[in-house]
Amino acid sequence: MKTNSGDAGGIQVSGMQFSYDGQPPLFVQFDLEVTPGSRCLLIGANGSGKTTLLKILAGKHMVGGRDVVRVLNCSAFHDTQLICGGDLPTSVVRGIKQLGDVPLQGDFSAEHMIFGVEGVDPTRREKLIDLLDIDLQWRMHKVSDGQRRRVQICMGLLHPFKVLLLDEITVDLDVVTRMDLLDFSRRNATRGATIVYATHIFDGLETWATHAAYIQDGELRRSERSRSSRDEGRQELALCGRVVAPRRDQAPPEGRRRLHPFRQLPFRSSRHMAYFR
Ligand SMILES: Nc1ncnc2c1ncn2[C@@H]1O[C@H](COP(=O)(O)OP(=O)(O)OP(=O)(O)O)[C@@H](O)[C@H]1O
Repeated sequence: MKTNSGDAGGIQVSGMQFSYDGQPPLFVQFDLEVTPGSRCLLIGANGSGKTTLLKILAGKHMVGGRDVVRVLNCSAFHDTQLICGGDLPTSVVRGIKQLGDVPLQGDFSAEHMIFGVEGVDPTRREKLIDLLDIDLQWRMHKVSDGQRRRVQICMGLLHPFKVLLLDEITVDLDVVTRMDLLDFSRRNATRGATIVYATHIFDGLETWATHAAYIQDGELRRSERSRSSRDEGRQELALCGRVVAPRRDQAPPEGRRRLHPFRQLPFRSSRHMAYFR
């Protein structure tokens, strides 16, 4: 998943180290390159670090120097125009687990939320409202989690993006809406836009994704380009699983957290492989 030298944009992470306060290192010398125009699946077991990586890419955590985490040729944390400026549109649509949904639960309508976003193309807005089947009269403190999620996703996609970070956005959506949404993200991406999507649900993603990156215990274990056809895409994801699974038994690198004794037993089932059955 290398970026050609001179490419403007994409995502580059090199030699990243990160740990939460008082915790063992989550990432040690982590490298990742996502080429501009890619749609990259971020795959990994619970707790492998997907959400944390997306937060870092979104500039939520300061990591190392200016060159460690680069998004659209800017430092993800230091260059505030990535999030605040209109010239480098980065959109982050996060799942229910981090967002907490508190900002969307007041007594105001979906219309108030959606039409409160300025500088939006009305056609794009209409398309999203229609696609997500949003009733503009919904009161945000009375709707279901899935309905609240729809409004949240709509707001995240109102503006065109060059980088879109998706974290399990589809958990509350029905399958048809999920596919429509992924199709929207592909069709309405500006030229060269990069999408990173962390998910555990692979159905329908074989042809959507152009790349897959597998994280295990805070390390990038496999990064693959997908083929264009559906069957080849499946094989690619399966290959990704086969390659990373045997590494489960390898000793962790120096400085990494110690495995719990149970995790070293030979008969322990592999949650990682379960994704590819
Ligand atoms: N705010 C925090 N403080 C301390 N540790 C954290 C914090 N957030 C996450 N962690 C830990 O970091 C590790 C990675 O968490 P993360 O949420 O990035 O994993 P994930 O791959 O997104 O998991 P899941 O698939 O369950 O969403 C976990 O062990 C988690 O307990």
